[in-house]
Amino acid sequence: MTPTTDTIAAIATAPGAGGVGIVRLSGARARAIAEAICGVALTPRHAHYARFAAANGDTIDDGIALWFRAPASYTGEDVVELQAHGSPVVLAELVQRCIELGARRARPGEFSERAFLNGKLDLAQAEAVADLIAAADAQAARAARRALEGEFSRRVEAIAADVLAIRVHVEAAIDFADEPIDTLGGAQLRARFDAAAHSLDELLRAAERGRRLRDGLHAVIVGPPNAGKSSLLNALAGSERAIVTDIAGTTRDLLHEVVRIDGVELTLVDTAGLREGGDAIEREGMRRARDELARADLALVVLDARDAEAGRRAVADAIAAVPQRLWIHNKSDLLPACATPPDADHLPVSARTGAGLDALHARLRTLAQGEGAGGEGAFTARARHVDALQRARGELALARAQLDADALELAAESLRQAHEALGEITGHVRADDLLGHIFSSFCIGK
Ligand SMILES: Nc1nc2c(ncn2[C@@H]2O[C@H](COP(=O)(O)OP(=O)(O)OP(=O)(O)O)[C@@H](O)[C@H]2O)c(=O)[nH]1
Ligand SMILES: [K+]
Ligand SMILES: [Mg+2]
Repeated sequence: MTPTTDTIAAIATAPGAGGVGIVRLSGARARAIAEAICGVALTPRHAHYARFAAANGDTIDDGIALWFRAPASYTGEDVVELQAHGSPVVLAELVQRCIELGARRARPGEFSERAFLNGKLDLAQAEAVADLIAAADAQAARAARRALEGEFSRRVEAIAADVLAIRVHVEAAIDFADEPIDTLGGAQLRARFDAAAHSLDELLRAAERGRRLRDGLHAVIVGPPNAGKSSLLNALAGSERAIVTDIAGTTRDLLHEVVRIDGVELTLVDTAGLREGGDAIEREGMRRARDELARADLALVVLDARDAEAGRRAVADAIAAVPQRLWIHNKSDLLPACATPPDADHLPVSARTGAGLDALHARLRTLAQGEGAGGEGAFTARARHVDALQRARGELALARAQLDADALELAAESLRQAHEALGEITGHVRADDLLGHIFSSFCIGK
């Protein structure tokens, strides 16, 4: 790890005017730069009232200077906060003065990146900082706090430790290759495998819920032409977002609409009706619909209740790979009585009269929050975490099969891969382009 010696500066408070604005400095020269601006010697963790001076001695502002001595700071380096009046002009001048005195402008997320590089936060925690800042409601904020406090990381590390222990056991067995594995504690080893796989499954479910808390649920509305997909989008969005006509093939482009259900974000996507044929524009629309389904957490399949079976056949291929689906039997107002028995995954609805929409809302709420989740103990997670956990789970299953086939060296290698995948989450194993990617999405000053 290369030590970061240059000193960075940025406005740490939100853009715009406010009561107080903070310029933050971090690095070896942070204290010297701040002392030059304030004209006083700083004591760690002491609030100094000071006059912030420009190069020509003019006063930029007056305010408070706070020095956090390394390593007891957010970044682990010397950090100084200059608290001034929350004027964008004043704060820009203060940063400029820091630059003149040898600091450079911080990149987005660079303070948190340094906190990570100096071991103050692991990667999942650093990501939770950004999630906390961006949290749209109290539930998401609580979940981000839990990730920030290390709840997620601790569970990842506990499993990584188990996987490592299993690997050590397997590696040891390789050295006694003449002995069958069962004489080398094979039964115990299998029990450990199963326990690790079980923990990993549980964590994967929790992480998937955490990802939804952060990213929301991506629900794609799909179905044959004229089933009422656009009408349903409008009904759920509560406004006439999409064009509705009785002409089959009305919708061509994708239409995204974000709705919130009890704090969970749901992105609804209206798509072109799926059918054979159609003109070039409609075919392009159908291609986009299929692409969008590849990213979907949930397919909201809209069928004309009067001919649900034909609709089902029309979409079967397209939705095959979507993890969850909900069948909406629309136009229930045109049926004499409800022909489809309402169960959790088949809902009679009328986008026109609004019948059945309450039940649909309730079902969407459950799905968006993660089935059987119970908000307790939830933490935010990201798609990259879920991906890494899935890879670890895959390698672990592979290793288990290799063990059963007495292919110990292969099993050891799969276990190594599983361990590495887990390490990517907390950043113990990392690629530098991943770091750049993660921290560049932060705001400046954090
Ligand atoms: N009676 C009745 N008509 C409906 C209902 N929902 C939609 N319709 C009508 O069905 C026709 C098609 O509705 P759209 O919402 O455009 O259907 P779509 O699935 O988006 O159609 P495409 O975009 O062409 O694939 C329109 O005339 C709607 O008014 C409903 O619940 N009951
Ligand atoms: K239509
Ligand atoms: Mg439509």
